Amino acid sequence: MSSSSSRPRPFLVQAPSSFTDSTGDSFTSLLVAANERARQLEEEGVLSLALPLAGGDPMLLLPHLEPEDEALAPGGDSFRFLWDGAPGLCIAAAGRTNSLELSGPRRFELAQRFASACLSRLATPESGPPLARPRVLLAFGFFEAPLQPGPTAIPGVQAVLPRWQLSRQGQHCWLRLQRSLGGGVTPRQLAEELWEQARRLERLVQQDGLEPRVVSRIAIHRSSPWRESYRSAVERGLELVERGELEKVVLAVRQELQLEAAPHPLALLAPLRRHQSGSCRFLWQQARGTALIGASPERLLTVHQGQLRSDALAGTAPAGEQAAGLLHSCKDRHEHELVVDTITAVLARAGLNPRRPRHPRLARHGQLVHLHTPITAALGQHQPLSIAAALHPTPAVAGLPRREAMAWLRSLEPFERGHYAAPIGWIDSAGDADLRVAIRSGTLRGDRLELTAGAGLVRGSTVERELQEVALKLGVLQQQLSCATDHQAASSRAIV
Ligand SMILES: C=C(O[C@H]1C=CC=C(C(=O)O)[C@@H]1O)C(=O)O
Repeated sequence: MSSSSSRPRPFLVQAPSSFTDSTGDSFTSLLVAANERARQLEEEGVLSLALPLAGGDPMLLLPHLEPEDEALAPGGDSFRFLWDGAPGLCIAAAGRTNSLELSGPRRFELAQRFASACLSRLATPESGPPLARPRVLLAFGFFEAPLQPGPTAIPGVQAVLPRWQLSRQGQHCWLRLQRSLGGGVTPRQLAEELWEQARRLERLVQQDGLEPRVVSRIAIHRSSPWRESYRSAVERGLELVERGELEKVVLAVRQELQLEAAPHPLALLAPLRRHQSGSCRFLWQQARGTALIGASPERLLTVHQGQLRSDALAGTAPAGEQAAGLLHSCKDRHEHELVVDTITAVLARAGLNPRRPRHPRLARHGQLVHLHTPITAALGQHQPLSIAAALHPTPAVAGLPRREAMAWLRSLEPFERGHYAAPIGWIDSAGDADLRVAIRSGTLRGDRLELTAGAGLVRGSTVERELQEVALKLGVLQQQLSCATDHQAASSRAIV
């Protein structure tokens, strides 16, 4: 594609063949392309238009994609998504054009079908730069269905084709709008809406009117006790391991924090970009006031140009001198190898040819260090979500044998896992995908924050060490989310 200017051209599903850079001509081209594409669509199809933006940070622009007052208006949509892999890909999305929500054993297959159907009707995979491709956003539940139905129950899967998608990688930034045509919505309206939004966001960026959300320490008024109930669950889990009933089980704990005020979820996420730079930060918000947030160090799978990568991550130590000891700890190496072997076996059973380095490396994520082995394979003809279905949950978050371990989780953990340790991510129109494991995460419900963390038990684990590991993980989460107990908050204010 040749261009007289270094600014990327606006593109639709098929970019117009001639294009100049002046503002008027750009809009005209957008409109021509919108009309052309609309003619090819079925009557009530979804039109997907995209434009390059001069710049902008998706994390800062997310609240401006669909201003909150509009989201709350009748017919408004409060869906919000953030995927912050900076310095890699960042995506902000708002509103739903198509969505799917279901539970049951076929959830991965049906989510794949939904994504393929939505995306194939929008665009040919070759069109536009990869960064700008339309994506279906996905959040799974840990279990295929919640135990108790109810308004806060997390279904087996939620999949969303968003109305607005803003994506950025390096210096390149694209804004996409997708809406159903018909019912009075015309291609011209869409082109105008996208054009105006792009100019509005650019003005916001240029006027420097975007501030990172202020992150002052948020005091914790109360935190729920967890140690005693976790101790007895771990004792029970270790008995199962010692008896040989389970080879591994990853038991989690949930801590509920009552905060001094209801923070904005982005205010909690912003510091994680600094503290957890090697992770992928995420937000999944279905309704105002409730949001899943986290910084995942663990990739269930990434598919990029037909190459698949999955991360085995298990074995934990605090950053510092102890960390190197992980490589020599038989218990941690065993705990880790079970994950590597299982992922490798699952991929091989699916007919792939997985490769892995012989020895794990150390991966530092904030104050925690883990044993890490990347596993890669060519994806072949497989669909990303069929492989995800086979991989989830790995023994890094459930246990072995998988089915028995999962049954024990339901009886030993006195809470619903919901999104904790489940896949979250996206799939795009070319079949690239990224699904992270939603650990190092929490759910914000107004002024209550529920944190969940777990640790793997294998033969050789001790109750005290597992309690310490989980306390460390919870403490790091609190610290990174800028939460402090009243006592800590008072002293940090005094220092300021
Ligand atoms: C299940 C969690 O971590 C997993 C990932 C890395 C290390 C782990 C461990 O050492 O137990 C866990 O397998 C969690 O943090 O909630």
